[in-house]
Parts: sequence; C-alpha cells; structure tokens
Amino acid sequence: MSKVLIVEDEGIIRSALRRLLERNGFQIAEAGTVAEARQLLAEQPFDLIISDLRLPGEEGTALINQDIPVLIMTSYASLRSAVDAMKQGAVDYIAKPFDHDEMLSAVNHILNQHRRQQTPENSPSANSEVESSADGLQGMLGESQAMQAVFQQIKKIAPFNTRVLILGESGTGKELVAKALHNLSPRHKSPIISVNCAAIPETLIESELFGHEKGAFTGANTSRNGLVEAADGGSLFLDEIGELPLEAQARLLRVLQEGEIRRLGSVESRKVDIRLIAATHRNIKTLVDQGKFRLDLYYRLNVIELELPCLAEREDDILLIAGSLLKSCCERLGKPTSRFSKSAMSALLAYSWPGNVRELENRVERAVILADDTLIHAEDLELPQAIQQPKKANFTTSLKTSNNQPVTEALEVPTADDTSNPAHLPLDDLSLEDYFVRFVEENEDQMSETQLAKKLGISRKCLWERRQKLGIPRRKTSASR
Ligand SMILES: Nc1ncnc2c1ncn2[C@@H]1O[C@H](COP(=O)(O)OP(=O)(O)OP(=O)(O)O)[C@@H](O)[C@H]1O
Repeated sequence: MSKVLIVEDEGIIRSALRRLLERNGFQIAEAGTVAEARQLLAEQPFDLIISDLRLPGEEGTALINQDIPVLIMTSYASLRSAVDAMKQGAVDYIAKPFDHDEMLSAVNHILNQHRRQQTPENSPSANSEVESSADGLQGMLGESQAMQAVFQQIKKIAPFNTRVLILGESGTGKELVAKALHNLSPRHKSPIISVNCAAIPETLIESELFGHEKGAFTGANTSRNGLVEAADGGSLFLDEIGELPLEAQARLLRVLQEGEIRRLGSVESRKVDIRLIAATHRNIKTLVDQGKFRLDLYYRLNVIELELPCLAEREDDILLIAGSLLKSCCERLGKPTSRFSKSAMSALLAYSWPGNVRELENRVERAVILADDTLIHAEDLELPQAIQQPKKANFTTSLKTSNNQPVTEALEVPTADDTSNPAHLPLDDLSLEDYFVRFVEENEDQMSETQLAKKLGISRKCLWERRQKLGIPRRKTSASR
C-alpha cells in the first residue's frame, strides 16, 4: 500500500484530501508545516509527498529531494511559483481547487512513473504478459496499429521545434503525448509548463499566461511574469486550447509570430523561446466556423496534427492497459496480484469507454478495492449497461450541437424507466448543450457530482469544465460529492 504524506496547513483541505486518498487505498500521514513533515520523514518511509506551496514557515518546495516525488498544490494566484517549484525538481503541480479525479489521476501517474523508474526491468504486463512496446514514451501503452502509429509519429516529431496540435477525446492520453514530445526533445532538461485553459478563470487567463506590469489592472500590485515566460527554453503545453478566450488568442498569436511576449500593461517586448504543444477534445474547425477560434492561430498551431484514437477504437489495447493498471494498482494498494476472469475480459472489450483510459483506470482501481478475491469478475468492474455500444449509437445519432452539427461525443441516455430522467425531455429536439444543462439542473439537487457525471457518461473533470463553460456552476446546496 502506498504511503502518502500530506503537508497542508489548512485543516479542512488536509482532511478532505486524507479522506479522498484513504478511500482510494492510500495510507496517509499529515503535517501542517515543513518542520513537522521532516520529523515524519525521518521516522518512516513515504512513496509520495503532496505539499501545499505556501505554508507557515518554510515553503513546500523545501521538501523537494531526489528520493521521494513531491506534488505541489497551489492556488491560481501562485501558479508561477508552482512553475518555479517544477524547476527546483517537484514532479508536478496541481492547482486548487482541484477535482477528485484530477488529484487521483496525478497521484497514480506519479507513483506509477516513479515505480517504473525504480525498477525498469518490471515493465507492465497484462494477464497474458504482454510487454509495453513504448519505452521512453511516458509509460504510454499500446499494441494497436493506431497507437503504434502514434508512437512512431511522436518519435519522429519530438526532436524538432515544430508546434503540435493534439486532438482526441478526454482521457485518451493527450497530456502524456505532450510530455513525451517534450521529454524526447532537446529541450527535455528545461521544464514543460502545462496549462489547462479551461480551468483558469477567463478574467485571469491573460495575466496568467502573459504576465503583467504593476498597475496593469485593479489588484496588480506588483509586476509578474507569466507562464509563457516561465516556459522559456522549454515547452508550453496548452491543454483545452479551444477554451482560450479570443483576446488571449490574439496575444498568443503575436507570441508565435514574433517570438516575443509583452506583459499586460507593458510597452516593452521580451524574446521568448518556447515550443508550443496544444491539445483539445473539441472539434477546432467547428470552433473556427463559429468564430470562437481564430483561423490564423489555428494554422499557426496546427503545423503537425496528432489525433489520438478513443479507447473503444483500439480493442487490442484495452486488455493490455487494463492488465498493466491491475498490476500496478494491486502493488500500490498492497493487495495480492489479481487477474481478470474471462467474463471481466469480455465485459472490458464490450464496453464503449466514453471516459477512455482515465475511466479504465478508475474502474480497475475500484474493482481491485471491492473484489472479494484475486479474480476480478465483470460485476466488480461495475460497467453501466446503458453505455454499452448499441444504446450509445441510438442516442448519439439523435443529438445535435447548438449549430446543428452531429455530436460525436458519447453520453449515457438515462433509460425510460430511469426515475432520474425527466420524462418530458423531448430528446430529439435538444442540442447537446441544452440537454446537458437541463439534465444537470433537474438532477443536481438529488445527485452528487459523481452520480451526475456517471449518468452523463463523462468524467467529473469534464462535468466541472462543462459547468464552467455553460454557466451552470455547482450549487452550494446540491448533493455535492
Ligand atoms: N496509452 C496509455 N497507456 C497507459 N496509460 C494511459 C494511456 N493513455 C492515457 N493513459 C492514462 O490515462 C489518464 C488520462 O490521460 P491524459 O490526462 O493524458 O488524457 P487527456 O487526453 O489529456 O485527458 P483530458 O483531455 O481530460 O485532460 C492518465 O492517468 C494517463 O496516465
């Protein structure tokens, strides 16, 4: 079972994080300051430290060392310091408020990677002992033709400074691809700065990215550099670039055209040398047609386009990845090595995986925790019947986006006998956004965010992002979490 040390001075956040991680099989110790953390570290071994950046006394970065990976938590206001933390050797940072899935995904990813680095001979294997074919690619697995082609492309593209636009549904591995492109490039010794454009409030995004001078806007009490400058010499990964507001797009375009950055409120420009990698799960050409994304920026970004296939399209990889996840999950949770039964394997192959690899990770982990013995059965995976392929096909053909484009995204349709389905919803006439808004509004008081996300067949992170985008933030009174 992996041991995690949480270093956070705010009791509420600390205990919420403790509960989340304990529920997911981690063993937890807590500290409120760096000094307390050092004491615990001297007494017992840990696999991971999750530390707030700003703590009373020394900052969380004081805990960064060679042996134990450190995940830094930070608020948006101190994102730049988090970037500095990365430069000092933190393995990753996560912005508060974070989503549960996001935190678990970051923790699992760091632990899996660290474990692989410690024991490189232990490459992941499925029941059938299939070996990873993707060395040097951030632990990405894939034997399917489609993923082999992606790996070849990454290796070809990585050494050059070329901009890359990564496309693919949520959870298909876009961030892993971006990191692999950076790590296999001559820039690998400099940091890769990852920014989720959908998660930073619209009012802050320009100053976060481009920095600002003192007095540039109300509240700008000091001048600050932005994340683009922080990525100087390395790579800048702009995730969910489709959500970037138009003003920020114009500024980004200037950076790409001129190789220079001008902070908000400044008349001076500075040279920056970044490699830009962008990603989106949206159809960016549609955004261009709708006037939401600049065509000139699209052309600048899209020097090379890399499209990741969704998991359901790469059947060959489902069992391979599931097997690898099962093995690492059992190791992490300190459980005896488990195997999938035949029924579980058939169920894994039959399911449509709307949340892609991230969903597979979550379901395998839950199954390992809940299974009664070392054989994982189909029931342990709790795959919703309603999202099996045939029903999904019916629904997706009846949905349209707000500009009448066919929807390619898979959503679970609550069935007719499902009490949570508002019976009066004329599904055929609703756009995807309308459907989403109405379903959330009519059910959020009775359902937790996790239940809502499950019903909609999307991740909690995706639910959160769509709530922001569609202007329906979570109500304080809703049955949250
Ligand atoms: N081919 C793969 N092999 C092993 N693990 C993978 C693979 N692809 C994705 N994963 C894992 O799935 C999870 C989701 O991957 P990632 O965050 O890169 O997806 P994404 O497309 O960027 O998602 P989003 O658009 O929601 O940010 C991560 O924990 C990652 O380690």
